[in-house]
Amino acid sequence: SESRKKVVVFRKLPDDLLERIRAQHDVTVADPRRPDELPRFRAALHDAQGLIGSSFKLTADDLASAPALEVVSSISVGIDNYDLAYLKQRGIVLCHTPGVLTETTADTVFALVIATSRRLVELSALVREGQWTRNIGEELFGWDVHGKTLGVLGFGRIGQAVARRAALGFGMPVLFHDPFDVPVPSELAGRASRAPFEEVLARADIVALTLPLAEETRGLMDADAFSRMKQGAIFVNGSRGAIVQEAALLDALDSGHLRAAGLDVFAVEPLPQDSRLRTHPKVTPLPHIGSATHETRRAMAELATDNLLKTLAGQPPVAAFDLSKV
Ligand SMILES: O=C(O)C(=O)[C@@H](O)[C@H](O)[C@H](O)CO
Repeated sequence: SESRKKVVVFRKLPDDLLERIRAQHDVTVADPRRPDELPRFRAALHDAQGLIGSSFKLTADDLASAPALEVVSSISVGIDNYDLAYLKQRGIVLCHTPGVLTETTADTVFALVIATSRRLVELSALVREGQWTRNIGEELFGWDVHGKTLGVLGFGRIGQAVARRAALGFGMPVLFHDPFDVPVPSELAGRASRAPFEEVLARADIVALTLPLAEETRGLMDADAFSRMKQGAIFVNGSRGAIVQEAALLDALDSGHLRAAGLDVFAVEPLPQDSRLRTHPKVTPLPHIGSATHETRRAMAELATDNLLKTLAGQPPVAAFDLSKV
């Protein structure tokens, strides 16, 4: 019937959600990250009205080759893979999955704070490799997390959830910086205080990055920013790699100015084999698992499917990204 539209699924969806879409629309499943599927993806764009997926940079050229496109439904909260200005100009709706991944991603960020400070990955590897032959000496001691001052850069949903874990669970004073005038949630009153970017860097023992990637934040963590951090501070990135100038981070680790870094995201993902961040003894790397739990990826796929089907039916989606600010 004429209400059946053309949909391209460019990231694996649970079968039952794929069936839900297939029940209403004509579906092409093609993952453009796979060289053998890229041509089929590109061909399907030509008459696509809806796209649903993630982890692929959709350029203006890609979108221009989809003249009938009405909606892009991203299975992510981050929208840095999409050309916002072009989407806005074409009047294409961009949907994403905020909220459903907040607590899981905050767990990941805080897990990195603890794993990096207590050197969990390194010391667990030591046991695995049969190197635990005597009591651990102070050269392998970690550093306390409880009571330390946490600096949170980006006080949105995920930043606030990290601050809650720190302040309410670990007795950590929290300093935060956010470009927007975000109110302090009542449960963090007196425990989390706003401060200028430079002051958060200068006063925090541990700095956690939970800012979205945008033109204003790309490369924000440069040599100057790292030099402003406390001697022996720890840096954790749970948002996007491109916010960090990785060469400057490596210099700050090599010089000993920074004690350690916990990284779930990188400028290039998957992390290239020859990246020094992969093997650096002071780095705890993770493969972008911020939201990677069964429960949360299911919730993200469900929300993205709802967003797609509602928009294609001419109804307001649950979570559209506000392009009016672009
Ligand atoms: O939601 C985001 O912005 C994320 O970074 C993760 O939750 C996604 O899994 C990732 O984007 C998928 O590529």
